[in-house]
Amino acid sequence: MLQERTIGFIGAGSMAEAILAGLLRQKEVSRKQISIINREDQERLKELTERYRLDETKQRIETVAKSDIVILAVKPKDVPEVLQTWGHLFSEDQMLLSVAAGISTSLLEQHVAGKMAVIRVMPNTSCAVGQSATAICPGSHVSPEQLETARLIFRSIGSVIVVDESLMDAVTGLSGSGPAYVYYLAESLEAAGISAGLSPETSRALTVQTLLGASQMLLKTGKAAEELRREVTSPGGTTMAGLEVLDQYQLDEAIKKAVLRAKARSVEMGQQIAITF
Ligand SMILES: NC(=O)C1=CN([C@@H]2O[C@H](COP(=O)(O)OP(=O)(O)OC[C@H]3O[C@@H](n4cnc5c(N)ncnc54)[C@H](O)[C@@H]3O)[C@@H](O)[C@H]2O)C=CC1
Ligand SMILES: O=C(O)[C@@H]1CCC=N1
Repeated sequence: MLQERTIGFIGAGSMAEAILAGLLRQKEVSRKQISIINREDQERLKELTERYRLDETKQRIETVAKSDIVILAVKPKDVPEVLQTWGHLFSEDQMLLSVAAGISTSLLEQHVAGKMAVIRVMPNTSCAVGQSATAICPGSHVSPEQLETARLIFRSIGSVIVVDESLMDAVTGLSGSGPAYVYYLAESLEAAGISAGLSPETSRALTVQTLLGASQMLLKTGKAAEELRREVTSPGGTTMAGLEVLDQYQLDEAIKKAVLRAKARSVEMGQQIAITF
């Protein structure tokens, strides 16, 4: 289905690149279907053009805005300017997929043509390696076929769930921001390994494989995280000693607060943008 569609990216930042890289890597679309623009940073656009061998002649807003599928990948604060400047170029036979955190479909719908289909998407940067955990929610004018197209795009770069829009801020706090929490953990583990006497290379290699192995165990065994944790923890052993320290520092509470704060920030960002729109 995607083979026939053109895809235009507005914004050439890290999220656009992650999606683009994933789509091309999965061979879901070919380079000639893609167009992309960026604002002032033309060096960045040049870099992506060269890296993904994109067609330079298509890097015009007129081409991007007329794509069958427009992916809005600018920072939330830049969404009003984009839609106020270019929204009039869209038409009802296109779809707008917005990855902007916090921005509701109803707000987007107010600034695009007629009953254009708008879908809010929350992927994460792991889409660059085909492993995004993406949630999507349809706006008011999305047909089942259009939702399926959006699902297909993001399915090619990881897993996709369709959720009610009321859950999108929670998704943003958990899986949108989530890779950063895991990298934070990885940084901490690597540094800890070095403190324990390992070389940086050895510490990194063991950290990466430990995270990968644990994720695969969660995925492939289907067991609850708690059960898997118990299997590692021998009574009176090393793991128990380590976990007792994490409990002393209330790591579980810190993680819960982080996710809830990120969720609240998504709500705040949406409210701030709604005021300026
Ligand atoms: N980075 C992440 O992990 C995730 C980001 N998001 C969302 O993706 C969106 C983009 O985030 P990033 O890629 O991290 O930001 P970024 O700052 O790396 O990229 C945004 C790009 O948009 C360009 N831009 C700004 N205004 C523009 C305009 N008027 N016309 C054309 N281009 C314009 C900027 O020059 C910049 O290159 C944000 O709304 C964010 O909430 C969603 C999920 C995960
Ligand atoms: O930090 C942010 O605002 C974006 C949204 C989710 C991940 N990164």
